[in-house]
Amino acid sequence: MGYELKQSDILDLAHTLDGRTRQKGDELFFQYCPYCHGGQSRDKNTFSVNLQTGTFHCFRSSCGRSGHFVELARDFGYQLDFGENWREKKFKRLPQKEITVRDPAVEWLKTRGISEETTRLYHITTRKKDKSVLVFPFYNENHVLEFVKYRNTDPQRIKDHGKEFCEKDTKPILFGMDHCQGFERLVITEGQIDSLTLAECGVKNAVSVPTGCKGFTFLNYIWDWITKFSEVVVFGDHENGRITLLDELQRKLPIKVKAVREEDYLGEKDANDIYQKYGRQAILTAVENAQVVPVKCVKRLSDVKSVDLSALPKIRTGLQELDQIIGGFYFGQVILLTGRRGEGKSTLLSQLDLEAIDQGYATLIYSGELADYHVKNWMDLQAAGPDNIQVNYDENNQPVSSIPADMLHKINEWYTDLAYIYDNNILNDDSSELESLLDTIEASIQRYDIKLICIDNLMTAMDAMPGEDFYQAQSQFVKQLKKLAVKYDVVVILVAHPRKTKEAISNDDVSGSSDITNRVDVVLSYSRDENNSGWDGTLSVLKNRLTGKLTPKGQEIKLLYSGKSKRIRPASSDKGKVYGWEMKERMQLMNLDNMKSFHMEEWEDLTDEL
Ligand SMILES: Nc1ncnc2c1ncn2[C@@H]1O[C@H](COP(=O)(O)OP(=O)(O)OP(=O)(O)O)[C@@H](O)[C@H]1O
Repeated sequence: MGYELKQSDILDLAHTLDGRTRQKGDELFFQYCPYCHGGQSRDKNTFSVNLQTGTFHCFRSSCGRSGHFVELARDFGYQLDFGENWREKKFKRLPQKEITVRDPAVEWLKTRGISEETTRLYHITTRKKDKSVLVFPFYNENHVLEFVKYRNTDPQRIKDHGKEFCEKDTKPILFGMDHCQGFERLVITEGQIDSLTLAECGVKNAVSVPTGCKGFTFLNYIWDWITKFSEVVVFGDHENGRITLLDELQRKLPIKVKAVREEDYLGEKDANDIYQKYGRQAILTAVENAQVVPVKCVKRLSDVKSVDLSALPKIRTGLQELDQIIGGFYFGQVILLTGRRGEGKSTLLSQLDLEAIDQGYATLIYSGELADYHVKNWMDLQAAGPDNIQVNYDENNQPVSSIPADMLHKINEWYTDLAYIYDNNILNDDSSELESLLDTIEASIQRYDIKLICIDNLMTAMDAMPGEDFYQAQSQFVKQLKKLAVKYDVVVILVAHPRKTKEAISNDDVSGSSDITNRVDVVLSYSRDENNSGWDGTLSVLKNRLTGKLTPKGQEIKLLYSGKSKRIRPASSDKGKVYGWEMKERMQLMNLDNMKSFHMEEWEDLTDEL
């Protein structure tokens, strides 16, 4: 196994060598070239490593060293993981003697709100010969000094040499490990001042990463220790709307990772800023409020709004017995309507569409078989009802239903903004039409506020479609319909044929992919019943996802069919349906009558007075 380039290795090596780096795009510039050290004139920023490709180059013409990061690592004794055990890497052994805490360190940290007590507890000091350089010793859980980080406090030095650098060839671990007790919660910050701030505030087990927000090799060296914790709270820097360290730690650690909530940063960048501006309680609250970073697409069940299922909005079917069993068509549901050829599925579908219109819902019909004027004619007849239909006889002496023009006009006006039809009479055997059908449905939902989509009948059209993945296409189509239904809170009724032509139909008899009935919420089966004198057709509920109630065998819903109006109504009720357009007309007439009687009374009163 070869070496796989890791940005964290480049950053780690840079810190080990010198620590003063600058990043421009993907190029990481070292302050001095590790090969030529900037030559006699100490040229700066002539050496860079590309963080994406790993190539390095010194731009000083007299040096001009170039190559790959792997070579750089080899030349400077930085061990890379080539597949062999990384634990074999050799680090510098640091002197394990007591550290003298120097006053300038105490004083400087006080300016950041860190008390002398905390500074001494964590053995923060300055360099012996240069008091402007702070020294942060990193001890492991066994109190062994393994890593040292330096921080320039003099502004000029920061400008010339950068802010932080590390002791060469030391093992990167977390700062503050030696103060951790137990393995309940570990709070990780990006900088030592931040973890000291947390310690100052009394937050237990507060640590900081060794080489900034991009170096994660330290995890290799403390893996067994860190994975013992039950949870990690990431209190990184809040930069550009993100919390540093979070993504990487979340990806790498196999334990629960929480993050400080954005709002608990109170508009500040890091823990020390929060502490200096808002005090101890703000820090404690931030840590306590830390939340598990939500897994995409998963939410708490308790966050889901409780709904009264009986009060959920739905479209009533107009068939009372059916509504009693399935509750009506709930928004978000896909209803499959099956039945043998020519039994009356389209007729029933048209009426269900009309019922939705009557309840004020906009509907879209897709008919793959019937011409648009047929769909319209059937729906108009159903809307008009038997009492408003004239029957004439054609040349074969067959009855032909027709609606008087003024009534037709009223019906048209009534459903103008509520009834839409897909403008395609014959479905081509071209799969792109399926896509366009879905797109058209979606656009119609958005533009016309469609709440019911009736698809009649896709299966027949798809039967004719060539291609091996025919079943998969059907299944995918139904899946997409269900997605649309849920996304837009609409109802879809899909007509499908059964495989059987005789005997009773069950869910498994719906032709096409077996997935279809799995994907839908309700399966209805309609069949004519011509041999029976009491009714003309029956409707069975074969699947009902919401409540599970079905029509028991032999207790199917009995329906009457009128050839004159194409209406289908319950055999149990003799009331004829009056749709909105006619209701409106009746109301107007009633109002007119009321008005007339009012005028009469008023007239009589007036005559009395006169
Ligand atoms: N009992 C009945 N119920 C419903 N429609 C009936 C009944 N008896 C006769 N019809 C009439 O039968 C004809 C065929 O019905 P429809 O087209 O609705 O059936 P379908 O099941 O959709 O047919 P296909 O399987 O070909 O799509 C229509 O003119 C319809 O009005």
